Amino acid sequence: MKYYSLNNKEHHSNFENAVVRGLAPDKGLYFPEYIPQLSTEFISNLKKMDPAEIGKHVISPFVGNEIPEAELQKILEETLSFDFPVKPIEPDVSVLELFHGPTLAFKDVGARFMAGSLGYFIQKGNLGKVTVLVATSGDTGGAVANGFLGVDGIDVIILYPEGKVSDIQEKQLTTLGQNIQAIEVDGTFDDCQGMVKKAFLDNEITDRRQLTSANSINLARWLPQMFYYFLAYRQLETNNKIAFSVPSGNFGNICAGLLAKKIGLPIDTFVAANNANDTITRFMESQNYQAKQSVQTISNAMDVGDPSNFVRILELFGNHFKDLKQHLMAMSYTDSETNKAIRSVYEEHNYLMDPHGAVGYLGLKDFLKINPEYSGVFLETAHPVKFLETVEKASGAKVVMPDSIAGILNKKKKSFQLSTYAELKEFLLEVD
Ligand SMILES: N[C@@H](CCOP(=O)(O)O)C(=O)O
Repeated sequence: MKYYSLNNKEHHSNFENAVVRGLAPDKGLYFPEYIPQLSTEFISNLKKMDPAEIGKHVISPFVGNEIPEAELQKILEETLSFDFPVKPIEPDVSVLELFHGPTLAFKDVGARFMAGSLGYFIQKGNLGKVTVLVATSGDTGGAVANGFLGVDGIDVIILYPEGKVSDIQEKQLTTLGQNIQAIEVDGTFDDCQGMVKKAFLDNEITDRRQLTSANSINLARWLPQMFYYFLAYRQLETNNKIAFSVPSGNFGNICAGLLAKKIGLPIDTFVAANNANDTITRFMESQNYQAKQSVQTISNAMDVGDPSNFVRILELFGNHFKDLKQHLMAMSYTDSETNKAIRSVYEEHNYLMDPHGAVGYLGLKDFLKINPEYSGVFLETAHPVKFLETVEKASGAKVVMPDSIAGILNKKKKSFQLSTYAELKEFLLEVD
């Protein structure tokens, strides 16, 4: 498989180079040259296979022979070593829990897969030290910190918006030490993401450091997110058409779901469930893409005003809006609607959703109102404990603290603070 840059289709790369670089030299996102097709036999055998085996079938056409089979198997076993249960909530409404990994958020899958792949490429190619530069609005940071902790040859620098992530999210990305450094930016997630992308184009920095990204702009973070949909699909018992409602911020997860559909998974429709950061909801109504500065909400991991992966979604549909509209619906919800949903689902079904899952639930319910012939799954992308105060206040319930989190609560936060790109540049040039 080769990949091209979405800014210049003449620029091609193999998987390894795309993962090691993160972005194409022209700042474009990498996109596969063709969409592989899985056999119907594979789809009908999903129930019989273990997660790593499924992962191998799904990812192999994208990796080709660039990672040897035994190594890929090992990476996938480590990546998919926890559960991905689908639980019924109401008739035709189920939840896919993606928070059973080490940092209690769906990002663990991509972060672990990328850490394994990049670690392999560095070792094999004797590449020297690589700096992973990553922006987070909440969950990516913790997952990347955990996934890359202690990986040889890799330094990780995480930028996050000051005061705009939850306490537990902040602890997860600021307390590990070793090869992980956190930078608090006086700004929004979009500012952090903008700085990261700018650093990639800054020769003074790239002459000194070999940079890559661990956001879903990196293929090794984006592609493994397809696994969730295969692992969920095999648990569904329905003859109805299927819709997935995906809480969406940077649109990497839903883009991977749409790719899973394109390579052969029989899912009919996707709902992009957004909070007040409604750039894509507005686009789907007007066909006019107008990014706007993100606003702070209780579902902070989705506080993204200019979602990086949407260009990949457009490319998947050949930039044909009509076609895209048949498979993707977008909706936005306020914090007050989100809080109400947390409360009502808890009271009526004794199920505790986090604010992101609640936005996904709302999107699915609205979709089913106009499409009653479907069965739907919404993604619970993070454990409610990561938003302890919000969830307890909205639901009136007590959230049970998982042991894995209790351990980091008393650890001391360590971060650098900055507000401009010039300061980040100075940091990258000086700190080793
Ligand atoms: N929701 C994200 C924002 C970055 O998304 P990514 O998938 O591109 O890493 C977060 O939690 O940081």
